[in-house]
Amino acid sequence: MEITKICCIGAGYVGGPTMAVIAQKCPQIQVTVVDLNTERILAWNDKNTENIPIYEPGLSEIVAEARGRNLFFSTDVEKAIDEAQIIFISVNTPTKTYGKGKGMAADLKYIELCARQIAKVAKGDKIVVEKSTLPVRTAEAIKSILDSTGNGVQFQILSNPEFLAEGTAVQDLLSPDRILIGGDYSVEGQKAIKALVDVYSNWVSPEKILTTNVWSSELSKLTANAFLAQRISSINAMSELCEKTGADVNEVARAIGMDSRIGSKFLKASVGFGGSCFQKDILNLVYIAKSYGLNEVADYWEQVIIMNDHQKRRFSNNIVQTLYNTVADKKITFLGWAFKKDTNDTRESAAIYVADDLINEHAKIAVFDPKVSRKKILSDLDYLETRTLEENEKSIFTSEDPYLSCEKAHAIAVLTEWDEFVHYDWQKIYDGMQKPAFVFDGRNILDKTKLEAIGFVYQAIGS
Ligand SMILES: NC(=O)C1=CN([C@@H]2O[C@H](COP(=O)(O)OP(=O)(O)OC[C@H]3O[C@@H](n4cnc5c(N)ncnc54)[C@H](O)[C@@H]3O)[C@@H](O)[C@H]2O)C=CC1
Ligand SMILES: O=C(O)[C@H]1O[C@H](OP(=O)(O)OP(=O)(O)OC[C@H]2O[C@@H](n3ccc(=O)[nH]c3=O)[C@H](O)[C@@H]2O)[C@H](O)[C@@H](O)[C@@H]1O
Repeated sequence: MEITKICCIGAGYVGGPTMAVIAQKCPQIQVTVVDLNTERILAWNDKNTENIPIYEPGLSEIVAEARGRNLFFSTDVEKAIDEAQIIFISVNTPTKTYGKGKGMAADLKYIELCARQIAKVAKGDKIVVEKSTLPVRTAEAIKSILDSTGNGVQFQILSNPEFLAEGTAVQDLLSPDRILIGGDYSVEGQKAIKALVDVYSNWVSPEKILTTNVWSSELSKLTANAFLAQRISSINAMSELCEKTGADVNEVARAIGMDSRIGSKFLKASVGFGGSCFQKDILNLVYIAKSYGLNEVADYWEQVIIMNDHQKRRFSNNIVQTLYNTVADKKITFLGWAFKKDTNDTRESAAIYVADDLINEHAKIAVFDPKVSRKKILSDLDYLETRTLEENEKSIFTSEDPYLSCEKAHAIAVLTEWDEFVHYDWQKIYDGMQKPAFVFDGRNILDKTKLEAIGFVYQAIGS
């Protein structure tokens, strides 16, 4: 089957970049990305591609090249579904905030809505691709909804999870470690798998395209995120032990990372992992394990989250303790609010939780992040519902100028590893601060020797 039209439901951090790269690499395919969020679609269509709603290095150039040629952003969901041969579902699958499985299970209401809309609109056979991260066996539910239309349309459901990381999304999409496609073993299923393999083959080499059954594919995505997050919690657990024993976690990470069986990536101790997915996907895994009565499996993975929460809290407690057990009315400057560098995404960022703890202690928080707005910072804090928006507004100060943000601060806390922080004029920052001037480096990016020579009291994670 020759694919000429693709549609993607959900123009978010995954749908937008993924489809932009498919459109760039497959000029013969028309790619339409649709979303209910009019504001988001307007931003994707902004004349100036620097204003697209998602900041990712290299993305605006790709959008500039393909948009209007074979890449389109629209709110007309039905038309796009009707025309497409392949429909990617790339909507959000957050943790449930109500009812059964509250705080653990994935909320599949957006997925179900998509399935129902496809069922309603489709007049011809379609391949429906799960791009969102989903609990194992969700494809079964989607298939059941689609097959109940009774209008004779044939649907094939594929699982094609996305492994891109934010901040490196374009690079990850252009040269992925692997593309995973799960499908049915039937003849029709195999045909559908081949159609999707052919799309990726436009730029990904065949040995990197892995095909499996649907359930393996769905579960592999949750497993990959669980393993990655588990490495961070493991090294963070060691960071606390390092602080007590005089060992240095960076040295320990280097030493173990040189063992080729362990590998050196994802061993960077930090204030704790954030991002929209690690916590949500592990909670989902824990919920699935519990629902099968596998309590030891559930407890094992839950510990990754418990350790991460501990690491965030430990960081804020340490700031309070070091500042003579009180931060009331003290100015603490946060360098960074995003959950990692090179993204404007702040979902589940450690900064939110550390700020919340410190505001509880009546601290005044000045935040500088090169890509995050005051509005976003306040809405992140507001989401926690710890206090009113007005109270948060009185505790959060923002400025476009990092030096101004640091002026008269009692302490600086590095929450995101933006490269520019390393290159600041730290002497100038020191001169403008209250003394003693403290730096709490939650990302271990600054030069301890240099900062101590200037006069800072410098504390890193795990040393
Ligand atoms: N953010 C990331 O780096 C990664 C995310 N994922 C997974 O991809 C999925 C999407 O994540 P993000 O792109 O980050 O979410 P997002 O929240 O940025 O985007 C989802 C979009 O879907 C839209 N939407 C929801 N229901 C809709 C409907 N019925 N019709 C049309 N549009 C609808 C929303 O308005 C939103 O713009 C999630 O399952 C996530 O776990 C997977 C890999 C990486
Ligand atoms: O499913 C998803 O959403 C994605 O989740 C992660 O990607 P992402 O969350 O964008 O970013 P990561 O680079 O994994 O970082 C996650 C968090 O862990 C932290 N981290 C990462 C690595 C490390 O060594 N130490 C550490 O503290 C980061 O600062 C960040 O807060 C995975 O890396 C992707 O493969 C996956 O597709």
